[in-house]
Amino acid sequence: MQIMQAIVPAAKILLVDDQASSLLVLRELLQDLATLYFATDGVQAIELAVLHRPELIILDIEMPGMDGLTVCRSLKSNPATQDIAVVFVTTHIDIEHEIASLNEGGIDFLRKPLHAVSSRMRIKNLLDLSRYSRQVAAEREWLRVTLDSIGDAVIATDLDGKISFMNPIAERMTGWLAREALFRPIEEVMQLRDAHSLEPHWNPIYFALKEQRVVAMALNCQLVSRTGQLYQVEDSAAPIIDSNGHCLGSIVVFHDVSESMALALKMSHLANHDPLTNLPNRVLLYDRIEQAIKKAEQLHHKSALLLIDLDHFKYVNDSIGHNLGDLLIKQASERLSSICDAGTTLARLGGDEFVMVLPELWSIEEIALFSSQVHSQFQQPFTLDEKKYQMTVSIGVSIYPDDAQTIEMVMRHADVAMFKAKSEGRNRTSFFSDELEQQIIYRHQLELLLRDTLANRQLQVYYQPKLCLKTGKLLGAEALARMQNQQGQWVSPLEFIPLAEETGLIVELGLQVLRQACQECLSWQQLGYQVPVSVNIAAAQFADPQLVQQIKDLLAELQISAQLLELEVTESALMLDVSKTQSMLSQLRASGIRTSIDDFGTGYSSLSYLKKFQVDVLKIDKSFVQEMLTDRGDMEIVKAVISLAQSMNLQLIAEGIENEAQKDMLIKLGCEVGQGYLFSKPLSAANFRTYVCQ
Ligand SMILES: Nc1nc2c(ncn2[C@@H]2O[C@H](COP(=O)(O)O[C@H]3[C@@H](O)[C@H](n4cnc5c(=O)[nH]c(N)nc54)O[C@@H]3COP(=O)(O)O)[C@@H](O)[C@H]2O)c(=O)[nH]1
Repeated sequence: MQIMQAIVPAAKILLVDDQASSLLVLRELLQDLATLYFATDGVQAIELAVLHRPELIILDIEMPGMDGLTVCRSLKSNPATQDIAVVFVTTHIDIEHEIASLNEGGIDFLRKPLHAVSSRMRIKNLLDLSRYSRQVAAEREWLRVTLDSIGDAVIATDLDGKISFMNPIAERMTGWLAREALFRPIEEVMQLRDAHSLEPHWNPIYFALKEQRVVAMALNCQLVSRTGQLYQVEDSAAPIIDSNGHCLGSIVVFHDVSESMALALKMSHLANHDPLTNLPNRVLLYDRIEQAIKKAEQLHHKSALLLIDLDHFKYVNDSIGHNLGDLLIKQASERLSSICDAGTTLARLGGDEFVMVLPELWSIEEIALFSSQVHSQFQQPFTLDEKKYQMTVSIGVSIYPDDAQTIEMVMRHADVAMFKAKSEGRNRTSFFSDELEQQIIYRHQLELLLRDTLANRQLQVYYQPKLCLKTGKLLGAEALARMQNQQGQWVSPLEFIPLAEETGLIVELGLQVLRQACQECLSWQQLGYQVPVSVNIAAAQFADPQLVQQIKDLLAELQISAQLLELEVTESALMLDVSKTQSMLSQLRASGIRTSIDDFGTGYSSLSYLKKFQVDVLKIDKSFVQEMLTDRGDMEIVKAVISLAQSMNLQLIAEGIENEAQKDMLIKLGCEVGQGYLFSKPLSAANFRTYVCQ
């Protein structure tokens, strides 16, 4: 490295002599070497010395008033002038005089009469010497200021590692003043340790000195200051090699990276964690699964992945609002965390999906036990805004290496198993199998078909007649959605309706059925028949506050009487948010639209709720009707529903009547309206029009 030359100004010499002739001689000798100043007595000499700070003063000893020795003493006692080199001029030649003048701080002396050549040469040499030492001093100062100005801490040592220099930042970080630290071993002043193990660390200068090369400090190094303060530091040490290749010592440069490390840690935490629950996110989860797989591979055991999904969270979230929904997710995450030990990873994938990775498993029973602990965490209701919400979870389990060999497969197969748990009624745990994977592929294709069908308005609506059981008179029709695949084959509503509910497509599907059914009802009216149409309304549609207005708008647009529309709602849909449903039902009722409870008997069937909801019709579920002649229990349920409807003054419809015996029994028990294959299967719009006109 080339150090910039420090700039040294032109030399100045002060000539002091009471004899003008001596001053003239000196001027002749020296005027081309420096800028000259002249004084003829001691007082003036001191004043000019202070004013001009010459490099050299040529001072006559024998002067009237203040002699040269006194002037020199005075100059040496003043810090402003003490560094000025003084050369005495004297007529004396004895050694005592010489010693006395050198004692006062003079660096040389010239004898009068002055010998021109030797005096000039001596003064020139002294000037060069002074210029050189000023140059060295200026360079030292420049180096000191430069090292002090460096934003990093700098410590230099000798060959034994003893401190020879410290800049102010090194002083601040170590807690040692440079003058206290001087000559102390570096490890005493710069105490380093490993941030994780807290074990002392070798100072890198020793490696730099030993190996004669630049050495970087190990990562995770901490500096412990004299007062115990900790700094995360990054540094490097280098030997100091002179131009002859000799090592003079070493230098270590270091800086505090605590803040940037903390920031980096925070950034890495944010990148790897879910902000709502602070649980690992998908990125970190994949890393943990990878580790679990590796470990299982090495130790020949199994690892399990549990995909946990809150049941019906979407409905709850839509009806309570996203803030409370978030709170619910947080509470759920806390309950799940409470059963995880240090080895178990609990992550949130987003929405209402959590994943648990159990890295060390020896038997399937362990998973069963663990999953039942998960379910039991949801036995107690969640309290949100002082209301209680009962939640359940569905769990899909995939096991490495039994079910899957890669991270993606483990995840995908847990998803398949979770889907199975959902489709089997939720609130349960399912394990993966190949057959399940085929189901999931089919489900995916079905979802695409359903989306296309809705987007292209290709959904069809069939109508099943509702009749008076005694007279056979047509009293109404139930609208039922129908969908065909690309090959023109019918897809059962038992497949696509649950899928529509899970994906949220049921809202659009429901609206399309409602519009088609009302348009068809209008066409029957135009043919001269007033046939009420009933339409199934799914739970998700009830969660939409716009529903009532949308229905009213549709009736107004088509100019259909509200009495011609009936809405069929299942018990479970009514129960999702009781007070909201209650208010929607009363608004619908107030506008003349009739409502019925579909599949009655299969759900809560609570008398108090029936009173609250104020519906018009109860539909006895076909499962009871179909078995009532062979199953005493089903017969009792049918009887109970009929007497409940009668006592509450509700209309009754029995569904799924397939034979005369069932019809006769229903009439005998007091149920007068019904539908079923005995009378007619659901008919296309065109066929139903023909049916109406018969
Ligand atoms: N939210 C909506 N749900 C709908 C809509 N369209 C249908 N669905 C629901 O899908 C489930 C299956 O419906 P589907 O296959 O249409 O079956 C209906 C009838 O075909 C069937 N039925 C009628 N009579 C008989 C019979 O004598 N025997 C027999 N085995 N089945 C019969 O019952 C279904 C009608 O059920 P329900 O609605 O409970 O009255 C079904 O749950 C539909 O509700 C839609 O547009 N929206």
